[in-house]
Amino acid sequence: MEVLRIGMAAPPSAAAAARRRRAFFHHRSIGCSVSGAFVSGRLLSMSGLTTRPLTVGTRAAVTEDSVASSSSADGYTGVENLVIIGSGPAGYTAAIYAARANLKPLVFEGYQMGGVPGGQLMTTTEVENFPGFPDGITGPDLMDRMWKQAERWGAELFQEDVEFVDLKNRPFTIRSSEREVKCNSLIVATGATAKRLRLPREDEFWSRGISACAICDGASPLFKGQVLAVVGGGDTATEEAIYLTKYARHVHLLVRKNQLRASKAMQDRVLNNPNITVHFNTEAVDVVSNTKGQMSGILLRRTDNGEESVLDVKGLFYGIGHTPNSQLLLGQVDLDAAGYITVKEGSAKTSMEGVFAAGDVQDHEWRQAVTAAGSGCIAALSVERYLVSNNLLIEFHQPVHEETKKEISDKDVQMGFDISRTKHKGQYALRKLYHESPRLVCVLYTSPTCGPCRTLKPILSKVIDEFDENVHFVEIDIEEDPEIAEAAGIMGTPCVQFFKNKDMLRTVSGVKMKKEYREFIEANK
Ligand SMILES: Cc1cc2nc3c(=O)[nH]c(=O)nc-3n(C[C@H](O)[C@H](O)[C@H](O)COP(=O)(O)OP(=O)(O)OC[C@H]3O[C@@H](n4cnc5c(N)ncnc54)[C@H](O)[C@@H]3O)c2cc1C
Repeated sequence: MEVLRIGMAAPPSAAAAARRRRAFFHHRSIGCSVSGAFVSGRLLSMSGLTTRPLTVGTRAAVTEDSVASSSSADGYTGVENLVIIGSGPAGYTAAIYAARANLKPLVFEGYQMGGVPGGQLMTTTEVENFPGFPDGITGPDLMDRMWKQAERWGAELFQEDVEFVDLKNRPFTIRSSEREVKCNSLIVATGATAKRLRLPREDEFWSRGISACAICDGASPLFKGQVLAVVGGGDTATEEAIYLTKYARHVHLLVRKNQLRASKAMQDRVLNNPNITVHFNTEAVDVVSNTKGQMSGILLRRTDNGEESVLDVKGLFYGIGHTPNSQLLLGQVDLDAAGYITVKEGSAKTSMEGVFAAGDVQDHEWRQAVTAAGSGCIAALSVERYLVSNNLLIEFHQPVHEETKKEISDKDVQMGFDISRTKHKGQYALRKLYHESPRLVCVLYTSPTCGPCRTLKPILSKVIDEFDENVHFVEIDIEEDPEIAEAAGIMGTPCVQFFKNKDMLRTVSGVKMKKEYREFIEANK
């Protein structure tokens, strides 16, 4: 258990502020990286396609703790029309189309296995080429909008990883970390995951110097003002290198080949940036550390002559491409040699009837948000045709519900601190709670451009609601409150710390399973 001291701020003066900065936390050793009723009751209206009378029935909402496969006495068969796995542009677009077609799709958004809910764009800043946004939009904002649109039209969404699928027996079985469902059709939109280098000391320095997400971790005190390196020669690596120049003193780009693979525009931006040095024919061999065990450099090897040298850097970012998230389907649908799902040309159809694929998991060539979204649309329309032609479709009509969501706003901060409230924001609240709260205090460190932070916030918020008066929650934006983040040793976001009676009990980096936070709070409340 680690003792941290958070000093209460006296009247704000420069000296007091400096004192306060020193006194927030003394030492630490933390690393972090990265419903309702549905009625079906009319004939299908798709012209030219087989129709059948539909059962009129209500179905209980699939709750987080229930299994969706139960039959109901009033007609619902317990078999979903459609399950969608994945919540990138492909999965959400498929969900929007299928929901609008009254299929009531059930979406497993994922959690950790193949990236965060919202997919790869949650790890980027500006998306400037998605149609409809002439001024650009951040990746997380774009994905938030897609998610809202899918939800608005009645898709049921679960932030859970699918762990098993049985496509050999019909209806198909889909099992996630928390439930099992049966379905008549499936869209796989699981995208792709960032590759790792597997350096000998990679695990030791993962989140303590090595990161796969510059956008998430670049602003952290560990990397700010430091010399950093990025590995890779494609668009991801060049984008990461350029992004890191916002925070780093200098960035080295390590490229195995003698040229960059990135688009011409990105090459120009990198090669003309005085804050980036490109090292061609160079590969990272391992991490080098100093006597304090901190990362101090990288052992490099020339790929042309084998010469080795050490480059002094405090951080290493991976930008080396992706692996398709198709492991679930191994042996059940056809994959190509690289693991991409093979689809019949110009369609979303896989080798298994009723199973469709969309987005990067089936596309090694274009890999763009808009192409992923387009293929999600094709997949959803194909599913509708498939269900109708096989006489399997049950239509759901859902009343539109407007949910009021409790958000922490800046107003909460300005309106003054109230210890009786459970949720707070900002360093003032953290200091007050640290000193005065008898409850367990859960601190979430976020940064504005961090996509995974947006994933974690509602998850943690729900868990906090379960314990309400036994816990306090504080959100700290590390860009707004850099000094407290530095004092707490926050190296990347999202990061969660738990305090009780001025003791720091635990640090949890990244996005973890809901039950991990729940169990810890239960044991320490
Ligand atoms: C840094 C970066 C910047 C980019 N910038 C742009 C850009 O500016 N413009 C552009 O057009 N494209 C951009 N791209 C590419 C774009 O992000 C991808 O092409 C697009 O996100 C692919 O969408 P997708 O839906 O196929 O998959 P992804 O976005 O990869 O989403 C896959 C989803 O599947 C989920 N998943 C995986 N496994 C499981 C499982 N077992 N159970 C449940 N869920 C699972 C994941 O959680 C995730 O939600 C960028 C990519 C990166 C990495």
